[in-house]
Amino acid sequence: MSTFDKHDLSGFVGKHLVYTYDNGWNYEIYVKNDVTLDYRIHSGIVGNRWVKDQRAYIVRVGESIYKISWTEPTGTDVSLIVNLGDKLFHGTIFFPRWVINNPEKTVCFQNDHIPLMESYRDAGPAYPTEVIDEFATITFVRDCGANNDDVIACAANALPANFPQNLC
Ligand SMILES: C=Cc1ccc(O)c(OC)c1
Repeated sequence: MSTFDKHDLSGFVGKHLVYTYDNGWNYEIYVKNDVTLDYRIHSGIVGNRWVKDQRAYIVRVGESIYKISWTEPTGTDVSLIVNLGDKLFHGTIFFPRWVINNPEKTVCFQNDHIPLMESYRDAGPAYPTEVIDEFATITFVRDCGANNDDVIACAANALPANFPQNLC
């Protein structure tokens, strides 16, 4: 029996987070609503890729611990643990082989290229999958409310140099 309501995502929806994986990759996510996220990748093999309105499964698994899972039009699968209380984050990314071979094909504003991404996914190769399993440190958190389309609205390379300090 838990002391929290596992169906209550109100402590998570609207959160805007910036985090750095232990392998150095810098990512940003906005929890748009109970079933949707926007994200932007600052660095790593697919730096400058960005995505809006990704459908996801979002669940609460602790007082301030949430899990987000989804599958992308590229065939990449992702599952994230966001532990807000400890500012601790863990991500597992399952990359199809074609993304590892040609990561640059996915670097874009994906929403403008969904059928292309699906055609790459279907062409493969999918296997062997590359699993990236990394902890991350949350470096920035704020509340932006639900369904705010201004939070993630450009690529990382179009942000001001003082990002995210310019947001505080
Ligand atoms: C592949 C996408 C992807 C991978 C890891 C992440 O932390 C993420 O956050 C939005 C997205």
